[in-house]
Amino acid sequence: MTGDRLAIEVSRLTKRFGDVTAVRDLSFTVEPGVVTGFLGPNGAGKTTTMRMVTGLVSPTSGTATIGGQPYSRLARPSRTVGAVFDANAFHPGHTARDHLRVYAAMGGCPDSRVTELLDLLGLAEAADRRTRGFSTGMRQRLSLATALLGDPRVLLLDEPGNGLDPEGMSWLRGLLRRLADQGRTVLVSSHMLSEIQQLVDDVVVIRRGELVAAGPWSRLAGPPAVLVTSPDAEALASALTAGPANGGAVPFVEVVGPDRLRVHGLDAPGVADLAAARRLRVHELVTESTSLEQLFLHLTTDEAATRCIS
Ligand SMILES: Nc1ncnc2c1ncn2[C@@H]1O[C@H](COP(=O)(O)OP(=O)(O)OP(=O)(O)O)[C@@H](O)[C@H]1O
Repeated sequence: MTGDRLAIEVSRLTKRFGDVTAVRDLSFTVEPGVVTGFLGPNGAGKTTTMRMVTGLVSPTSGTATIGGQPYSRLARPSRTVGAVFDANAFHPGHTARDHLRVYAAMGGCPDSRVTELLDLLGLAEAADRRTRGFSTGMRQRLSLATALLGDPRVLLLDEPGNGLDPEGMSWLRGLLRRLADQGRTVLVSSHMLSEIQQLVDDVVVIRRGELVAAGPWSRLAGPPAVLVTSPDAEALASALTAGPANGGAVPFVEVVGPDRLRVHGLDAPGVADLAAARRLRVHELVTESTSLEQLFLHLTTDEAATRCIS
């Protein structure tokens, strides 16, 4: 770890644009030293929240602080926070190096930092090409380089994976991991769920401006579930939820079809043993780990598509 460790604290944050409440009474913490994913469907309020954290939008009520201070009171904001909201904010006639030099001069960074970042972001070969010819991936890299100029302890990145190919995503994962390992606070918004799953340690999930879930991804995802196919599904569901066979907690059972159950809280051998003890037939047992996509759909859909028994 190097330098300060600065958490982002969002507390009871609300933003209304006329009749639209973009963010409603939202509270969460983003810890340093980990990569946090900020997830939500389109229009959920992610960008508005990140803009409030960086002082670009003023809240209707509530607070957002970085290391205990609102953005407007930070002594050296560009050295503390780096943010990317638009990966197209370049003058098309400028080269990547020109672009970074302009921002370096504004932030009081030496030219050597520009060269360092062009190398770090894999842009050394494209450094003297005009940005009008840049691919989406190159634009993402140049935006990230701009955000990193002041060597900030806190990074807020709005959809940094947009337009990156698998190799670009793998590179982004490595970069964000290194930045977090240096004790930086890294908040990354996305709707690219399958990709962000590989990227993040913690998640904050919002829907319609409100918090749905927050915490370490491993805790939210929970232990694997077991998908059971059985012609005796109904009897098996009753047996599973009648009481713990082994003195443990009562499993939670979802009925996902006439002959299919998803069992949470009991592993595959436990389900098989119980079925055998009750002479119930089991045709298939599949252990499935919860993907972030399933969790996200579950958390952001009004009504679960399945009937639940507990
Ligand atoms: N300046 C504005 N004026 C009016 N409404 C706005 C403004 N900015 C955002 N909104 C509205 O606030 C809501 C939240 O928008 P926001 O861009 O924060 O969501 P988001 O989660 O970032 O969405 P996306 O994933 O589509 O980028 C939307 O209904 C949007 O139309």
